[in-house]
Amino acid sequence: MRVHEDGPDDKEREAEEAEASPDLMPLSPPPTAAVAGQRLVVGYALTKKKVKSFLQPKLLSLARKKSIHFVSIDETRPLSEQGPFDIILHKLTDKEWQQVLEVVLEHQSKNFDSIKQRDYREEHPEVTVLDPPNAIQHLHNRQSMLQEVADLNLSNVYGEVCTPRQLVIMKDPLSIPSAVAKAGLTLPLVAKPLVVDGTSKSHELSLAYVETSLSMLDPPLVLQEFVNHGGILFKVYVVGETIRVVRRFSLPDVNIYDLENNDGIFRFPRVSCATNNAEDAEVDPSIAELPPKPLLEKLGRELRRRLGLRLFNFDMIREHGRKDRYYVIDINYFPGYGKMPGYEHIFIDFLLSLVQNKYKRRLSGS
Ligand SMILES: O=P(O)(O)O[C@@H]1[C@@H](OP(=O)(O)O)[C@H](OP(=O)(O)O)[C@H](O)[C@H](OP(=O)(O)O)[C@H]1OP(=O)(O)O
Ligand SMILES: Nc1ncnc2c1ncn2[C@@H]1O[C@H](COP(=O)(O)OP(=O)(O)O)[C@@H](O)[C@H]1O
Ligand SMILES: [Mg+2]
Ligand SMILES: [Mg+2]
Repeated sequence: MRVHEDGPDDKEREAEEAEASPDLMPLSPPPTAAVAGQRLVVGYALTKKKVKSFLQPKLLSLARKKSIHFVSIDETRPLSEQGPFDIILHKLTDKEWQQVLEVVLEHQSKNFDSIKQRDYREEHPEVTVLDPPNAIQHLHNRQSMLQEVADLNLSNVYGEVCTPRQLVIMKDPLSIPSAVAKAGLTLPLVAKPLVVDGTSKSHELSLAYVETSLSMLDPPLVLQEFVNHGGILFKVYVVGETIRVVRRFSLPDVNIYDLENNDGIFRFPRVSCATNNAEDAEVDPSIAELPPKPLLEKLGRELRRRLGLRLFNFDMIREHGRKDRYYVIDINYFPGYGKMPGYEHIFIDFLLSLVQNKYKRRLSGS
């Protein structure tokens, strides 16, 4: 896993592009679809918002140069009548679409035990589905999404990675104060809707300062201990084996004064949005310092393997005053890559590496 902290030098990348053009072929060409002797067709099933933020002109132009074609999938028509696709990129939550993909994956995992399946495989040779619907589903629940981080128990010379202590409340808001006391959670608590389903409502969070205010919350939700972190969070993007980290503004620390002077619930909409980039802001260096590369590499690699996902990001905070204690508080499938510096090159290289690996496997007969 490679961590990039700085954006790529565009001029340098353009020079590389020029080098890869047919008139001036370098001796060791970078991975291209041509290596596998085919053009690469990437079908996508994404929301309009995602198409706009992800399929930006620079990505499309770079893709064209590498013989990669992005084709919109019509989810209302059978997949077998479209494509064929080499890769399917998707982030749709409806059941019908998930079933379509499950059928594709099921056919791929089975032996050729019927003519129908063989025909299907011949029509759809080795389509790579990014990523399996059941693995994505795991991130739609704020309790299950952090389980792998907790199980990982990552602690080494570079630091310790934990999850905040949390409690799930399914119903009955009146029972929350006693449930919190019983679980021994310390206030303030962040209340997050249990299910993340792509709606803005699932990003409406609240901060509860005192126990009595807890019964004003609206289950089902996750109650998570608030961790002071100096108001900066680290967004760690994963694209296959590559990871990149950026800083974002976050919620400010809560102090004793806040705790004594707030008796209600403080509700806030989505915090982590495009407008709160903290890369250029003047921040205390001890707060702004990025987490150590080897720690991010280990965490990214382990999460990728354990979650069975190749396209995701996670939000990480460092406990204020503790140089080496980190908390993962959120994991998102196919996030806003358009906000990740240099995502175009990273993404195209990733798509090409998928084909190259497939090609190598085909050559070795495995
Ligand atoms: O809209 P964007 O580009 O800000 O991306 C959202 C993500 O923002 P980020 O890239 O982490 O800053 C956003 O991340 P956060 O949850 O805000 O940390 C989610 O991934 C969101 O998807 P969903 O609503 O949970 O399905 C993402 O929304 P979709 O684009 O997938 O609808
Ligand atoms: N346990 C926590 N401690 C401190 N701040 C938190 C905690 N959980 C969330 N936050 C703040 O709330 C924001 C949104 O929470 P998050 O879990 O990332 O939800 P979303 O999926 O809506 O982004 C975070 O980016 C961070 O600023
Ligand atoms: Mg988040
Ligand atoms: Mg999220």
